[in-house]
Amino acid sequence: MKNINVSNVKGVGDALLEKLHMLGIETVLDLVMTFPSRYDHYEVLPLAEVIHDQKATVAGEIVADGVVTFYGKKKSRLTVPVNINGVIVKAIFFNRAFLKKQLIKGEQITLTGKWDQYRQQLTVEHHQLAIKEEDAPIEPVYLLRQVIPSNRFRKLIEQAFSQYEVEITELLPTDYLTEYKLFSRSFAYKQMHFPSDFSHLKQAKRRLIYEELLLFQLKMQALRRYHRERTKGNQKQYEQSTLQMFIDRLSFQLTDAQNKTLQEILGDLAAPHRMHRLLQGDVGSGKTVVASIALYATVLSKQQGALMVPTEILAEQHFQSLSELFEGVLQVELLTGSIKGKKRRALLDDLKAGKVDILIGTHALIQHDVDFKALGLVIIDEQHRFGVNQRKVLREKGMDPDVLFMTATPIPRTLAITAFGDMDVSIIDQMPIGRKPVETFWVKQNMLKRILTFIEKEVNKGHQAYVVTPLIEESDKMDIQNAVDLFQQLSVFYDGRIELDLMHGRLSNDEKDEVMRRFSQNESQVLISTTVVEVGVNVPNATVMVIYDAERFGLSQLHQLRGRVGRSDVQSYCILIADPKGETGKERMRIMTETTDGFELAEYDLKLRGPGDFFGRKQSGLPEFKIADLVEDYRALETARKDAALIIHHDKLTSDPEYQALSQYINDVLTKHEQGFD
Ligand SMILES: Nc1ncnc2c1ncn2[C@@H]1O[C@H](COP(=O)(O)OP(=O)(O)OP(=O)(O)O)[C@@H](O)[C@H]1O
Repeated sequence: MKNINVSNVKGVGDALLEKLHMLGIETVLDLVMTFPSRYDHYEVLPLAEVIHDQKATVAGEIVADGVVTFYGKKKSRLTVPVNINGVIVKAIFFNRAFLKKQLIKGEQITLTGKWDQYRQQLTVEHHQLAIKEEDAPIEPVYLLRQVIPSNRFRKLIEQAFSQYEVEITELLPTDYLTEYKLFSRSFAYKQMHFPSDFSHLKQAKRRLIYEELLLFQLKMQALRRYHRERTKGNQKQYEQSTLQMFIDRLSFQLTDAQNKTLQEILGDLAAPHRMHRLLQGDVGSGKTVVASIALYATVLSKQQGALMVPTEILAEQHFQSLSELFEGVLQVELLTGSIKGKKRRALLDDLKAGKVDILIGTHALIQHDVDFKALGLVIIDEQHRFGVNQRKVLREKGMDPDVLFMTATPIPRTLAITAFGDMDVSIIDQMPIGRKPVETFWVKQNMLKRILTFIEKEVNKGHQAYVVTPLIEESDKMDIQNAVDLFQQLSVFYDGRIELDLMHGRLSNDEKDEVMRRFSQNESQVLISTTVVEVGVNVPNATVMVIYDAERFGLSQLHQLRGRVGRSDVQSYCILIADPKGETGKERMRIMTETTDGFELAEYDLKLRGPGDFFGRKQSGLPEFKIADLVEDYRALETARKDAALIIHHDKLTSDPEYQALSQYINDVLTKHEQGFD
C-alpha cells in the first residue's frame, strides 16, 4: 500500500496527479491518510426554519418515484418529490440518475443540501434513507487549499477505498485490538473519511491516535536500543583515582544529584556502546561541572573532548572557566567564527596532532576542515536537538564520539518522552546546597525609580545587577535602541555612582568579550542588555535581574533570564516590569512570582501555548503528528510508550507472525537511520 502510486487510482489523470502532488500526495497511502481537518454536521431542521440559499438537513417521505431528465453530454437531473413537514418539496440530484431505483415512493429519507425557497426545492449533496435525528450526515471537510474541489476529492477517496481497501493491512497484533477494543486499521481509516456517526468517528480517531503514538514510540525506543546495543563506542579507560582527586579538589562538594548523573555518564563512557544521553537540569543546578568531569575522564583515557555551545559569549565564558579549572593539567582551546587566519590554522594543526585536549566553541567546531586526532566525547549545550544533524556531520567526518546533550530548559514529561525518547536521560533535580530561591516581584513601569534605588542598595552591598530590555521580534535595531536609551537613562540616574555597561548583538565579538569580562570581574556593576545574556551566563555575584516588558517573553525564557541570578548562597531578586493586557498575561506574571520551579513553569507554558510553540520558533525536533495531540492525548502516549517498550524487548518481535508488520516497521526505521535519512 505504502508504495502504490496514487496515479493507480481510477480517474487520476495527469492534471489531477499534478494537483495531488501539490498537496503532497504521492501514494495511495498518502491519499487515504489525508484525513479531514474537521467535520460538519447538520441537525435535521423543520422546513420552516431552513433559510433560503443556505445548506441544511431536512427529513421526510418520498411521495412519488423520481423522474430523470438528461441534458448536455452525459449530464442528468433526478427530481424526487418529498413530503417534508407537510410541504411537497422537490429534491434534486445532479448526475446521480442511478439513485432513481433506490429512491422510491414511501421511503423515509434525510436530505442535506442547499434550499431554494422560491422554487421549493433542495439541491441534494447527501442523502440517507430512513429518518433519525442522529443519522444526519457528518460531512468531512478537507484542507485542500482550493487545489481540488471537495466533492472531487471525496470521490477520489471513495475510489481509493474501493480499489485498495484490502491493502490497508493491520499493523497491530490481535491481542492489542482485543484488549483496547480498537477498530481494525482499514475500518478506522474508512470511518475517518465516511463516519457512520460520531461514536464511530471517535473510536476511529482513538485507534489512529494509538497507532500513531505507538509507531512513534517504537521508532524512538528502537533507536535508543540501537545506540545502546548496536553501536561500537570507544570504551574509555582511565585511572579512577586520578579522576577522583580532581573531583575532590573542586571548591565545592557535588550534590547527590550531580553525583548520580555523573555516574550515569561515566558508565556510558566506559561502556562499549556510544553514548546518546541528555543531561537535563534546571538553571544553575550545576550541569557544567558534571560535563567538565566527563571531559576530563575522556582526556585521561587519551582522547579529546569538545564542548559545543550556541553563542560566542557562552563559548568564551566556558573557555575562561574550563581554562581555570584545568590550568596546568589540560590544554583547553577556543574555536569560534571570529578566530581566523593563521591563528585558526595553527589551532587546527594542534588539534589534529592531538596537542589540544578540549576544544570549546560554537558550531564552528564541526566545520569541514576541523579534524581531531581522537575525538572521544562531544558535549552539546542548549538548543534542543540542534545536535541531531551535528551528529550526522560528525559521522560523515568519520568520527563517532560519545554525545552528551545538555539542556537547562525543564521539559515537561510529555514532550521529553517524545522529543528525546531515543535518548537516555539524566536529570539533576537538586540545587547546590545553600541556594535561596530567587524572590520575584511583578511591578508596573511607574515603579522604575524605586527599582533603580533598590539596585543601588544591592550594588552598595558589593553585588551586581542585570537590566534586560525587551525583545522586539520584528526589529533587531529597535532592540538595540531600547537598550541604548535605557543605558542613557540609567547613566543620568546614577550620575557616575555606579559603573554601567551595555551589551547587545551588534557589538563586535571583541567588544562583547570585553563587556562580559568587565562584568564578571565586577569592574562594572550593572549590565544593561538585550536578551543575549539569556542562556548560560554565569556571574554568581549578580543578585538582581530586572526584565523590562516581561509580558513579551515566554515563561521558559523568563525563567532562563531569572536563572542568571541566584547562583550563589546570597539572596537574589528578579523584578518583572510588565503591564499585560489580557487575563492570561496577568496569570503568567503571577505564576512567575509564585514559583521558581522550572518544571512547574514548563508544564504551565505547555498548556498555555501548546506543544508547537513550546520550544520557540527554532526547529524544535518535535515530530508533527497527524492526529495525536501531545497535550490532549497524554494518556494514550503513556500507554503507547509502555507498549512499545514491551514490544521492543519481546522476542515475539522476530518470531510471532502477529508482530511481523511492526517488526518490519522497526527494521525500516533502523535501515533509514543507518543510511543517515532520519
Ligand atoms: N555542588 C555545587 N555546590 C556549590 N556550587 C556549585 C555546585 N555545582 C555548581 N556550582 C556552582 O553553581 C553555579 C552554576 O553552575 P553551572 O554553571 O554548572 O550551572 P548550569 O546548570 O550549567 O547552569 P545554567 O543552565 O544556568 O547555565 C556555578 O557558579 C558553579 O560553580
